[in-house]
Amino acid sequence: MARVAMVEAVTMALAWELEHDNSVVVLGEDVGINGGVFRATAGLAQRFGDERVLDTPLAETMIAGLSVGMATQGMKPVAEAQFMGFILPMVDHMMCHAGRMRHRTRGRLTCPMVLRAPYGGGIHAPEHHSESTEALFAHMPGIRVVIPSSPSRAYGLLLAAIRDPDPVVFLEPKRIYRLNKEEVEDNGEDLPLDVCYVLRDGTDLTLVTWGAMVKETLEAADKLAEKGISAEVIDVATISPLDMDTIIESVQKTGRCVIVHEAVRMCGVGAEIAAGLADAGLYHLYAPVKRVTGYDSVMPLYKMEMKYMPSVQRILNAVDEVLEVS
Ligand SMILES: Cc1ncc(C[n+]2csc(CCOP(=O)(O)OP(=O)(O)O)c2C)c(N)n1
Repeated sequence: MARVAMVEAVTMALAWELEHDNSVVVLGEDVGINGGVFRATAGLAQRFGDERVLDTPLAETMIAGLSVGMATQGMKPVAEAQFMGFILPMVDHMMCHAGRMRHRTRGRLTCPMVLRAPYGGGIHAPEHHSESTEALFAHMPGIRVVIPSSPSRAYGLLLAAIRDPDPVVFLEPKRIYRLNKEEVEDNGEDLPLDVCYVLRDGTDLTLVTWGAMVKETLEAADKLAEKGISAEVIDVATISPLDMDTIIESVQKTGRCVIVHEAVRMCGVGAEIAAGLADAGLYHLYAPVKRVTGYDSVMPLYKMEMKYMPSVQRILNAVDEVLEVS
């Protein structure tokens, strides 16, 4: 078993699947010889050759279109967008073709492609390199949106995403690409999609989050534990389709909920979770659901970046508000 960082776990999963499934190809800008902008594909072209690991021109629309074409014809492309800010030209192919291929052809064709992109802030990159626009893809029927929060989950969820017969947008929180290492067994075992992961059991309130924000949320839970407050922590992991059952079950127990995400608040996935709780969990709530999110502004340049991102203190402030109500 190797101790690896999250970005290395991504490479391990890609290598495993390239090795064991001949229909898998990796493609994107500089993913070949160069090994990718964050080195997530390092060594793959050298090991599997340039017919399995393809360097493309700088043309995101083409990368997505090519992937849809390959996926409908029996291959399993894993495409990379260098940063999520450059994913927008791919949206047309994802929404108008990838997401509806199964429906359009009455199940005759599926679109087993994965679109990977590093996303989120906190690495002092310019604005459109730092955004969290996962809600855009969550709004598109027929597409899974998966976000890992640790090396082991990146390995298992990426394997599951590649094996899934439908398109998956796999968003990698780049702030935690190399934050810490974890033992990950390179055994090809995938993890279930479409389920939330309960990271910590608790009884006083539920903290719901995903991606890089799992770090701040667990730190907030530690601080609460020091004061004798027991927080259940849920990592959503698959943003769409959303496993509301796990979240509702937790809130039925705790009666209080704070949702933490890095994306802007307006129409964020937090709003969908809060609406789901209002719909099916309202009678179990002792206090209004609070959201701790990025602000409804363009992602600021790096000087102000950490003011935009939800901090442990902002999470604790929201927790105080939901605990105040008796
Ligand atoms: C639409 C878009 N996709 C990806 C990037 C990320 N990116 C920045 S520089 C670069 C390489 C550009 O290579 P080239 O056109 O050969 O110019 P060079 O800087 O090597 O002279 C890439 C892919 C970008 N800026 N815009």
